[in-house]
Amino acid sequence: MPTLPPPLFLPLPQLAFRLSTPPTAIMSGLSAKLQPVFDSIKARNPNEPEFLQAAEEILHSLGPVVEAEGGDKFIPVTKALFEPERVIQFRVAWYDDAGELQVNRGFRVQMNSAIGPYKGGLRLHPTVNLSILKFLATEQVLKNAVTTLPLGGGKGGSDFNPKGRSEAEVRRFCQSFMGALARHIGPDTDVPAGDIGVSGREIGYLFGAYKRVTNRFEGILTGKGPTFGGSLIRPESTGYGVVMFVREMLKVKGDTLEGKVVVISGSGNVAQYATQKVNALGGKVIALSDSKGVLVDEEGITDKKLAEVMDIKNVRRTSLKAFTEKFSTAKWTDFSEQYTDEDEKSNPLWEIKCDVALPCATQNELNADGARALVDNGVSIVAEGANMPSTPGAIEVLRSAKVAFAPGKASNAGGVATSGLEMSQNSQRMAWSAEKVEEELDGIMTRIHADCVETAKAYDRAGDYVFGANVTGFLKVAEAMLAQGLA
Ligand SMILES: NC(=O)C1=CN([C@@H]2O[C@H](COP(=O)(O)OP(=O)(O)OC[C@H]3O[C@@H](n4cnc5c(N)ncnc54)[C@H](O)[C@@H]3O)[C@@H](O)[C@H]2O)C=CC1
Ligand SMILES: O=C(O)CCC(=O)C(=O)O
Repeated sequence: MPTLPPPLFLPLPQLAFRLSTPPTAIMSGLSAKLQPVFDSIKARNPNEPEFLQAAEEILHSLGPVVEAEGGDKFIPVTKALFEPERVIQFRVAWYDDAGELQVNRGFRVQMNSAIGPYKGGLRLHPTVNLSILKFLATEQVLKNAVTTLPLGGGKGGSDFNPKGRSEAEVRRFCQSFMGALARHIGPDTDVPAGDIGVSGREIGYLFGAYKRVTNRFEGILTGKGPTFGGSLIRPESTGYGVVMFVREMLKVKGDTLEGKVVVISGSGNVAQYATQKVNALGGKVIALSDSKGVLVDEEGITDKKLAEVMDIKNVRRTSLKAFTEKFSTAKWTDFSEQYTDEDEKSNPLWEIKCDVALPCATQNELNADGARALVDNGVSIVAEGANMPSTPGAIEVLRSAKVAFAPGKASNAGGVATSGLEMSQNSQRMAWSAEKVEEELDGIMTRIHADCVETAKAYDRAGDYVFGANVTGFLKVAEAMLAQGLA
């Protein structure tokens, strides 16, 4: 068995002690004690819809916590939790291949350091703005807490679009970005990593730039190459972790992944390694997607076919449509829109009949209609590989239909957990074997699942993984914030 950190912050008897008053229903409105908190968050952040969506979902779960005996002490915590400790915004100026100056906007949201240094990825995508980064940073705070590792939460990135940019342009952008960010991070202060648009290539350029600026070789980024301090299994860990979490969800139902049909959105880092792990556990992935369309292969995306997906996405960096040139078993359908909203249409991907659906692309990609299509086709598990890919409407549909639903802050926590393991290896100046890291990751995902289940049960919310993850993460962060005096 893997060696794991000591059990979670709150033994269950303490959770049960708080249950002297009955819990309120979460989706029927916020607790009266938390409504003013949310009103004030809304008033201060009027143009940040994604951030407000994440905050409201978390506050919904906290009703029973603040209403239980002694729960009033958590109200000030909820007031502080949604205000970042620090937001850094900076100019990223760089020269393109034509010698033209390009100017992007860079950000780092240092959200919460109550339980450890800020930790969370960097996203490079034209849609990046403060609303998106604050929602991601907020999710990260609770996610990092449920891993049981000592990691605070943060997120950053830029509105730079890497698509269509040359290798040299990406490198110059990364050097300029880190030139501005370097003074704000450090191995015990803030340790960024990858997210959408940031893979091992960008992390390498960022690491090189940090060294040049500071003259220090230290663990200020995770997801590094294995020759300069990166942990084995970090690239695989988010996707593997999602599937390990699904394995635990199926165990609760007395079932396994053997023979299950799986649909996965996206075809980037998380989607690729989720596919690999589904294959390893005997399931069959029949669909993937990207921002251009949907790829369906009813015969399954085997490891051999996955190698082609990886080549298309990680080496050739083009649309998944190219897959059909090599495999005639596959069909491609172009998208006409982006499907990242609670709009009327749903992404056609969710109309494909499956047992397990894993949204692994981006926020709000699964809406209520999409969830209804999944339910009508008999889906039994939906687990988020992406951050907040399901809209509130989708979650409500899945909850009403009693579909087991895992929120990203639990099911995709394997990535940041393995980043935590990379930090440990860097501090020890050691490199662990792939087997050891994967064993630790497996143990952590199993523990996160068990903690979510136990917390939900303790509050009479058995089977509600959203509640379990939010409350587990919140209580750990809240106890630390209170102990440190809040202000
Ligand atoms: N990389 C990591 O370790 C972790 C990533 N995540 C989350 O997982 C999600 C995916 O991240 P990565 O795989 O790392 O990024 P990536 O950049 O490797 O891949 C992103 C994928 O999403 C697709 N995509 C983007 N926008 C889309 C849209 N509008 N419609 C359909 N597809 C779209 C892209 O085509 C690509 O296949 C993000 O939500 C990220 O925040 C969560 C935990 C850890
Ligand atoms: O590994 C990390 O630090 C970042 C992972 C991340 O960005 C996420 O969990 O969303």
